[in-house]
Amino acid sequence: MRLWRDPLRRRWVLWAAMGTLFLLVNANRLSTAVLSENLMAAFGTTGAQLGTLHAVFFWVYAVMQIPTGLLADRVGPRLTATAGAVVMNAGVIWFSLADAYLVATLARGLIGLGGSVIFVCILRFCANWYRADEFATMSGATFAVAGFGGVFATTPLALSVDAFGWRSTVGWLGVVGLAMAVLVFALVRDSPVDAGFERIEGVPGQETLTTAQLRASLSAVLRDRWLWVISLMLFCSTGVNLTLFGLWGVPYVVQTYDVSVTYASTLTLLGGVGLMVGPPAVGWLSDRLESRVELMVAGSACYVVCLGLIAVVGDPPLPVVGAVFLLAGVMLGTFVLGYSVVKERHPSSASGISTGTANGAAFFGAAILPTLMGWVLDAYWTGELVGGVRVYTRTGYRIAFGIATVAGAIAFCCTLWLYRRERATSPSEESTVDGVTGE
Ligand SMILES: N[C@@H](Cc1c[nH]cn1)C(=O)NCC(=O)O
Repeated sequence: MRLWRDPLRRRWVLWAAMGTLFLLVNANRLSTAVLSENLMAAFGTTGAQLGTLHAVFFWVYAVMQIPTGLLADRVGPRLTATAGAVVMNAGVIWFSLADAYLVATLARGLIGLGGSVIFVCILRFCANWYRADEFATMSGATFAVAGFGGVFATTPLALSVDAFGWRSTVGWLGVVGLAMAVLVFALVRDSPVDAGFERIEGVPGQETLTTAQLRASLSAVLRDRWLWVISLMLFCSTGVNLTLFGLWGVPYVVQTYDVSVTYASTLTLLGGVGLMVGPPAVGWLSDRLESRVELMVAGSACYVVCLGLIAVVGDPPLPVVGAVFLLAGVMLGTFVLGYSVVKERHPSSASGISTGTANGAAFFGAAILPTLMGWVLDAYWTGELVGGVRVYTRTGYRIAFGIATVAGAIAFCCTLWLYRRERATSPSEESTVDGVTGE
């Protein structure tokens, strides 16, 4: 079978197998929106407790990103991703059986712990199997998988919960995930050489780093100012998007326009569609044009205008809100190029550490911004309750979108800083950090 014998084809099969695990990570992390009423009923939680149950995934996920990068570079993506998938899906099954809030919270933490390694392992796998000028396309395609997972966590999940109940649905997701972990272990190899092929032309050789080299790489990554600026940019952009599509987007639409939750979730679903289209398209374009930072500047400017529109107007026509959600997903594709930039600034054999560090910052944003916006909404709450649910004010939502706009503006300033630095740096210095040339 050519698909299996040709390394240029086999890598797609392996990427798809790992991608399925990532789809499940995304389905699980965003499932709390659809499951919220079931969880509140099952564990008798308040809104704040539900928020904690949701956020514990992101805190564990964020903290784990640097260790994940070290593991991906040292142990390799195959073993790290397999172990992560086993832990995550054991957590999913445990969550489906939980009989108390504390147990459910611990189980969700376990889901975050296992799930946290998958994305960086896929990027590490791509660094081993794809050329540097294919990396932005592949990281964009991996983000698109996240979009599929996000879409799965909306209407399809809701239909399944209606038909089979939330515990059976979640439990079966865990069983499927465990089967995928076995498949990834059986199929995936860390590099073409490990799979019995020659090195793929143009893909740098991947030595395994010693502990001293790991420490030196981590220290070089943490001293790289570009890495910190890109991390701040990802903190803001990923934080805003996951807050919008994972938590506050639906209540904003429901309460501002007096529409049903199902209707509102189709609008946030547009954000997932944007994520499926934008990152792979922008990544492909960036690899073709050999341009990263220029696209980031243009995309982030558009992102700020979109968010600012809702902050200023408050209740623009619903199709405009849908377009803003779609564009916020599409424009995330330009921020994703930050992963390619950090990878290119450090040796390929340390790409897990560099991309993992940036991804950690992105998920601290996803853990902190929902709470920040929640505080603002609570501060402007008038005490109105409908069916036990807090109804927030238009001013509260406008200020929350104002925070999102400021976060977008900070991300835009980061891209301007990168642009100016790139202009000011000669090409030979550009790809060098501490004298180590990135491939
Ligand atoms: N797709 C992003 C997360 C995101 C942002 N907006 C909606 N989803 C992603 O995949 N980030 C990397 C990761 O580790 O999950």
